[in-house]
Order: sequence, then C-alpha cells, then structure tokens
Amino acid sequence: MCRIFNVKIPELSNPSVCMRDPHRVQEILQSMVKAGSNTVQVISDFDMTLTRFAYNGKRCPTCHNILDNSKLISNDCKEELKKLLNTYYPIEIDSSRSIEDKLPLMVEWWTKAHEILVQQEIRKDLLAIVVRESDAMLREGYQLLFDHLYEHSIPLLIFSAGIGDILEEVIRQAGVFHPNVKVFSNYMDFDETGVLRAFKGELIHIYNKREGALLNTGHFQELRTRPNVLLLGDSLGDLTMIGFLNDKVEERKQSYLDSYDIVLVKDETLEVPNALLLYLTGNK
Ligand SMILES: Nc1ccn([C@@H]2O[C@H](COP(=O)(O)O)[C@@H](O)[C@H]2O)c(=O)n1
Repeated sequence: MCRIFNVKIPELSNPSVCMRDPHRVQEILQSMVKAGSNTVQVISDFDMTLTRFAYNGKRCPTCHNILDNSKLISNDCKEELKKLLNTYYPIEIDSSRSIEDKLPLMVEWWTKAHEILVQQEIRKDLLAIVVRESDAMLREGYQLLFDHLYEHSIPLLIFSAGIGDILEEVIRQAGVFHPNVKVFSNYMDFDETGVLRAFKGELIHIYNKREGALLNTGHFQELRTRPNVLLLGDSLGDLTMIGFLNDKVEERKQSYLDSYDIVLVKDETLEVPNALLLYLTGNK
C-alpha cells in the first residue's frame, strides 16, 4: 500500500474504501497538495452523498421524498408519488441498462413527479416546517466538511437533481449554509401569494448536471483559477472523484471502480472526504 495512505491519510485504509488504482490516487493527491488549496474547489451531489442513505436500517429521504412524505401532500398524491418511486428508482440503479436507455425514463419520472407536486399548491412558508419534521440527515462529519471549506475559503458547489428550496433548508437548519456554498438544482416557482405554480428553468435530472454547469458559465469563470476539483457523487452521472456506492453494491461495484478514483462502499460518513480535505489544506 502507498506510504501516503498509511502515514498521512490512514482513513484511506478503511474497509469501506475501494480503489482501482491507488498509485494514481496518490499521484493526484500529491499534485493537488503541490498546487495549493487555493486551486481547489469541491463539487458535490446532495441526496445520498451529503445526506445519509440509511439510518438504523431505514432509508433516509431524498429532497423529493421529504415533500412526498409530508403533510403538504394529499393521500392520493402520496400514493401516486410512491408508485412513481417504485417504478423508476429500480431503473435508476439498474446496472444492466445504459445511460442512454435510462435518460428518457428519468426525465419522465421527474416531470410526472413535479406535475403532481405543482397540483398540490404547496406553500413556501411551510417548507421549513416539513424539513424540520422530516427524517433528513446529513452524513456524519458534515459540520467539519462545511466549516473547514468555509474557513479555508474553498468553494463548495452542490449540484443536485433534487429540489433546491428543500436542499437549502436542510443545510440552513443544520447551520452550515455558509457564503462559500452555491447550489444548482431544481427551484420552485411561487406566485405572489407564496403558492407553488411551477418549477423554474430547465429540469435538472441525474444525467444532465454537466449541461446545468455549462448553463452557469458566468459563475464558473470565477472558478477557473481552481482547476483541482474534489468531486463527490453517488451515481455514474456524478463523475469522477469520490463515489459513494450505497445500493445494489455487488452489481454496480465494478462500474463504480471504473469510473470513480475512490469508491466508498456502504459508508454513511464523510470521514474519508474530510481526511482528504485536511490533507489538501495542510491540516494533516
Ligand atoms: N421524484 C423523484 C425524483 C428523484 N428522486 C431521487 O432524487 C435523487 C436526485 O438528487 P441528487 O441530489 O442525488 O442529484 C435521485 O437519485 C433520485 O433517486 C426522488 O427521490 N424522487
């Protein structure tokens, strides 16, 4: 095993850590340290990456699920949303189907779900309450991740195919929505009385985050001086640095190893990303 892992970042020897090419990971990390933490930015997915996949054997909710399961949704619509989840989530995580095959089905899922949510005339002022009453949980170690990035002026870009208004509320209630955090996601469009009427802009689903990034080129100009990206994701649409492999582990492990530099299998914590961050900022 590479020296850097044993001595500087012992967390990389955790049983949850899998790497196709540890030497390459070592080289990347060393070159990032050499370039300095002022060249680094973190880009992360949200649901099941910054939030937990499960707690005490029970699945934790995504941004969509927080709303789907809330008192803001009628029982009939809850049933419909559940049927959609049971139909499309198995497709999302099916490693035997190609991205090209899955993409139109994912668009169909998001579109149908958003149509149902809009029918519910959800009130903006109730979002904070449903987030507070939900089982949403950020991964263990989130405080260190968010605070350390803020203290070192490292930008954190969250790219999420979830719902931006809910996502922001989760991190606001956790006390970590610092000014260095920027969110790209699906945002709700409320009318002047604060009732949901539509979703704003282009739909963001799990396979078009790259296009979302390109649409925000203005913001990305600022980040051109930070070419070293620590990227955290949980799907093959979130490529390519550290991937959390949460579900259908054995079936999907090889494709994750082929695509991500580091794969964390059934690891509900941010221990490894935090260890890398401390190493990159010279705190280790
Ligand atoms: N109606 C829906 C649509 C999607 N999801 C899940 O949300 C996740 C997307 O959010 P990221 O922050 O991971 O980009 C995705 O993995 C879907 O499983 C949902 O729960 N309901």
